[in-house]
Amino acid sequence: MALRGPLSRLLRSQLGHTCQQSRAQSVAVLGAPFSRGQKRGGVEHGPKVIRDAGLIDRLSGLDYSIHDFGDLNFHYIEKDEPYMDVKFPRTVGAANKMVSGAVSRAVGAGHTLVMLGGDHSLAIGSVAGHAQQCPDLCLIWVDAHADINTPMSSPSGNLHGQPVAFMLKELQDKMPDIPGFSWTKPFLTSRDLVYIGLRDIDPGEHHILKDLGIQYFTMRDVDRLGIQRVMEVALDHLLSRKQRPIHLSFDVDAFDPSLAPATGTPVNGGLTYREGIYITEEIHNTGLLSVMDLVEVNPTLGANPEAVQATALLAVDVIASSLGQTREGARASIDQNPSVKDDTEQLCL
Ligand SMILES: NC(=[NH2+])NCCC[C@H](N)C(=O)O
Repeated sequence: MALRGPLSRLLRSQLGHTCQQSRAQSVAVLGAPFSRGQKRGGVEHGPKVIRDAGLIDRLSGLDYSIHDFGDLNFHYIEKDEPYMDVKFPRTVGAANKMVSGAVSRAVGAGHTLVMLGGDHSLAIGSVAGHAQQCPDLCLIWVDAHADINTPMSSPSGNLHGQPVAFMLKELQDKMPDIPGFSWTKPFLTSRDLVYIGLRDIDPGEHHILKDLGIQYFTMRDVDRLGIQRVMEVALDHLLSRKQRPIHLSFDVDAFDPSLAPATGTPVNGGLTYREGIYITEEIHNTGLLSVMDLVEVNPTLGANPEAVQATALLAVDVIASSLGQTREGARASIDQNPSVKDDTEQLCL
């Protein structure tokens, strides 16, 4: 069983992992306003609505020094013809190259990094940049979708459904040379990755997941096992052999659409609020979170301003709890409050 919580943090500080050492005190926030990994406009406004929902204030309350790096400035390449069926390959490739450089520099400078998307194609650059600094990282992908289509298996041609295929060494011979992506080579093995929350897997993706023996937890698995057991198995799978940096790539569509309606590819039957937050609390408790992405908040797709605000606030909650915000204090005082305990006992009778 992997070590977690204060003990793992103590061990880690004693072992002095270079990728993590000075990380705990400093959090950097990087906006990536980008939408060409899919066809719906609006997801490029994700960083703004997440900031407007109070992200920086919330993180400042958590005892870090916060460095807001602002937003990257992406260029949309003209006449970016599809390659095979892949849409906007050069634009997505160039944006991810820029993300990769920025993430690598931030991690190299000792920050824990939060990347605000933008669509999920941006994880190609985010995880690649992280891997440049921390080649032994592991990846936790929380999402309704596996995003592991190759250009051949993709039903849509959208690159936000394909980022993981760019990362995996085992898929290298299935990936054509897509224009815009010559800067990156696969850097992860299928053992370094766990999915949580899946419920919309394309046939080609299912084949890849099974073929490579990737550890994944669908929503049905969450139903059967409970989120506590899912996290135990997931973290054990990634960390039992060695403690190493975690990259969390969190797509807001992992949540049920009733909680996160403002997103481009919602799928019914998603995570509850507590299930999603429990995932992030457990990741925080490892002491190993190094980079996280929060992607696919699209303010133009909410039915009304309240729906957009709810989705953005949820994104803030996910980020804050990944970085240690907790309601434990409130719970501890309930546990210690004898009158509450008495009530509970009476209710049991
Ligand atoms: N990051 C996302 N929202 N991905 C949705 C992907 C949908 C579909 N599987 C596709 O490949 O097009």
